[in-house]
Amino acid sequence: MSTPAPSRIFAPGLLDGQVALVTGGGTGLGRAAATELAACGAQVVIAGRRAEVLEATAARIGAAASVVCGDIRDEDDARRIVDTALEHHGRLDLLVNNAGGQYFVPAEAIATRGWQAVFRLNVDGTTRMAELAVERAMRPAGRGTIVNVTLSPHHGLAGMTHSSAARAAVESLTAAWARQWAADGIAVVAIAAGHFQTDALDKYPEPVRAGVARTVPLQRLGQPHEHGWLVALLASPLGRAMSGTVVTLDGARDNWFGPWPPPTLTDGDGDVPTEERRPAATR
Ligand SMILES: CCC/C=C/C(=O)SCCNC(=O)CCNC(=O)[C@H](O)C(C)(C)COP(=O)([O-])OP(=O)([O-])OC[C@H]1O[C@@H](n2cnc3c(N)ncnc32)[C@H](O)[C@@H]1OP(=O)([O-])[O-]
Ligand SMILES: NC(=O)C1=CN([C@@H]2O[C@H](COP(=O)(O)OP(=O)(O)OC[C@H]3O[C@@H](n4cnc5c(N)ncnc54)[C@H](OP(=O)(O)O)[C@@H]3O)[C@@H](O)[C@H]2O)C=CC1
Repeated sequence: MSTPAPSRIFAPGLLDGQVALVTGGGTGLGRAAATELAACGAQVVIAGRRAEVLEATAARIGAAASVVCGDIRDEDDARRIVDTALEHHGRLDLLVNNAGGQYFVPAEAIATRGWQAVFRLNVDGTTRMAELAVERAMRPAGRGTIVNVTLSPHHGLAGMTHSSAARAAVESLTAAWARQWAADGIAVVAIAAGHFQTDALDKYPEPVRAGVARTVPLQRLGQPHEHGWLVALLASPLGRAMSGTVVTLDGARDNWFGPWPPPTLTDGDGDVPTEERRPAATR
């Protein structure tokens, strides 16, 4: 098995000796996070439901990676995932709660079972993994960092309303856990990811895929390795100082309502009107 190529941006050995568990680490953003963590010197355990996907990613990363199969929605599986990481390495410094997702649907068409499915994965699964990591590994060791992956924009992502609501819950939990577990030496942060170029986008309807990059002021999708860099930064000592915060990584997508000037504001020449000044005597 090979050793991972060193990080392109972080000091060699930044995370030497650390052990990270990345849920959903076999694909997309999770794979990029696991790859960068390994490049910074960490041992990484990647978890998910599909063995073949995990094995392929572990083979790409090299000797620093190991796999554990399981479903974070299942209590026994979740416990086994955390325990396998502990048994293998004797410690757990970082949990990346990356496994998550939703299906694209207008808000008014979300069935109760669909709403529950999205919450069961994103809120319940994330909570279960965080609590197990704290109880079984981080609190006994008196240290640890948890990174929760959530979703930007924050003003309600049309077509993913159930997921926007679920990720808002996770961001609120992030702040609460950061306070609750600070005395145990545990930091909790969230990354609100914007729109990233991963294979997961293939499942969305064609008009969504075709238009998604144009909804980002940067006019391009995020690259998975950029997300990996942020995860590694938050795993570094700086991440501890950021406990309780949500870092948005979205090319300015958050709170962006379209290009300037909006067509409804311009006159026939495309100019934006300027407010009249008050008369000099009243200034
Ligand atoms: C655009 C850029 C932004 C990208 C952001 C990303 O996150 S990219 C990353 C993206 N990556 C991911 O999203 C990966 C993870 N995502 C998943 O595993 C699934 O999307 C999940 C979260 C729904 C969980 O699945 P599960 O196995 O628990 O669910 P299940 O199959 O058993 O269904 C339960 C109920 O949900 C409903 N329903 C479900 N699908 C549809 C649909 N297409 N249509 C309509 N409804 C649907 C339905 O009500 C169903 O009940 P029914 O009708 O059977 O009585
Ligand atoms: N790509 C993007 O633009 C954005 C992504 N995100 C979020 O980032 C995260 C990663 O996204 P991305 O890599 O693009 O998408 P993927 O669909 O590739 O990632 C989801 C990962 O989670 C795993 N997973 C799903 N359900 C479970 C489960 N019940 N138990 C264990 N593992 C599970 C999947 O593996 P398996 O199916 O084998 O279990 C997969 O590896 C997700 O939370 C996503 O919602 C947020 C904003 C934007």
